[in-house]
Amino acid sequence: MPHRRQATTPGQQITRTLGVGQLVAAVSALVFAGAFLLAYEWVALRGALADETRMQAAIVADNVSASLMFGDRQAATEMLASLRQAGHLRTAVLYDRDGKLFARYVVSAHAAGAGSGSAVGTLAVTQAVSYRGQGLGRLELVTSTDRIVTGLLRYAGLLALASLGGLLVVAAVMYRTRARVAAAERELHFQANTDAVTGLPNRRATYRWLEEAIAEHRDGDGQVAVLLVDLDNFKLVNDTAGHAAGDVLLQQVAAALGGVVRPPDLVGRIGGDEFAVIANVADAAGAHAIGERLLAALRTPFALATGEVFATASVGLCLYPQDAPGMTEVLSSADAALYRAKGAGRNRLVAFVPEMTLAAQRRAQLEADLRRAIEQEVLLPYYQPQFDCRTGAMVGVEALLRWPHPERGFVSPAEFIPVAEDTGLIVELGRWVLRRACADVAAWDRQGAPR
Ligand SMILES: Nc1nc2c(ncn2[C@@H]2O[C@H](COP(=O)(O)OP(=O)(O)OP(=O)(O)O)[C@@H](O)[C@H]2O)c(=O)[nH]1
Repeated sequence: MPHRRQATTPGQQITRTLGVGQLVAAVSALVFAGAFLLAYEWVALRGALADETRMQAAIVADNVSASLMFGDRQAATEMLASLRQAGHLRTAVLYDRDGKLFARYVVSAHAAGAGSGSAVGTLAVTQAVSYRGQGLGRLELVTSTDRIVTGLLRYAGLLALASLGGLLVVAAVMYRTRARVAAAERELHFQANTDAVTGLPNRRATYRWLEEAIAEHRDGDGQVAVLLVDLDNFKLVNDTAGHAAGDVLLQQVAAALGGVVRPPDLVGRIGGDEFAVIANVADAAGAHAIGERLLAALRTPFALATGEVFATASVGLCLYPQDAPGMTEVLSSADAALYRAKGAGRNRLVAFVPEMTLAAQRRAQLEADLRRAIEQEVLLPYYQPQFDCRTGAMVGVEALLRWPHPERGFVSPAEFIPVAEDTGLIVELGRWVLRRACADVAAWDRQGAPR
């Protein structure tokens, strides 16, 4: 399906934007959940380490109270050294009641400088040392949180890996889903814009193309030529060779017309046996040349299963902006020219001239009035008796339809019957006349009229 500007359909663009949005939302949700989990773990593990260190400090404080009381630094240092079993301990420092350093045990040089209070990477716990309620000093334990940090980093790494894996799976599923949705959309777009019989752009796509061509020519040079091509007596092909053969003919006509124009000019099927050609031309002469080429392309016979057929066409031409100021006008004017081509005997090209507008308006008015007249039953049957020449007896009557128009007086059947035929109103009209004639005959019968 040709299209002037968009490479993708609006639906495809929305799907793509939605896909990117969903992926960003999923990544954000994962990052947020991961950060929350890590923060929660950090607080919980650090709290557990603080509790454990406080317990160890309480035990050691009990054990070193005697050493502190008797000034035995050696024993106190050994007691503190027993804390080496606690893998996370950095330093243990014992102060006497005056706050002077009494004994100290350092596990690693790295943590030796850590003082009281907690910093990132360490955690400090202070425990009073007393004997029977009498304060002897205080014990300060500094433990490392490195192990927690290492654990959390490993946890974060695993979390990131799992999230990445999950995201890849989600992205793959989304990609496949999007590809399927995009394919379905393309198919829908194709079906919505393509004529199923000929594969040409349908009426909707053709009109959109025309709209865009007009928009592009609004301020530019040149003209947009609209040529409405309507096959002549196509109904006959359907009626004689069958509907399927009619379809084949439509396909062959579509190919023949397509051979006349080149992109960006377009051929579309806008109705049963009606095609539209939209072409960029320099002037009216260029448009006429295309019209003549279209007629010439249909001059060769088309091969159907039932034999060869000729398919002439009538062509109505209108130019934008030369003949009409907008899309609606250019279409109705081309239609008026086509109508004139049909009326003038078919198999010809007729270009729009302004007088046709008036005629088309008159015809449209006549059609509207005729519809109303049928609805309101204002048409009158006139009965013309028929006599047997030999006997002079009346043998029947001929029903003739007359239309007394409220403003125009009697409208000639020569004027309104073709309109009724073209619009299909003739069927309704025929039924009404038959009903009315039967009713009148029955009434005459009841009144004793001769048979
Ligand atoms: N085979 C086929 N026939 C179609 C299709 N669509 C519409 N038609 C027929 O096309 C015919 C169009 O008839 P008209 O254009 O009114 O009449 P026409 O016989 O071409 O007469 P003029 O246009 O006045 O020359 C009708 O009989 C429709 O039933 C289609 O897709 N396939």
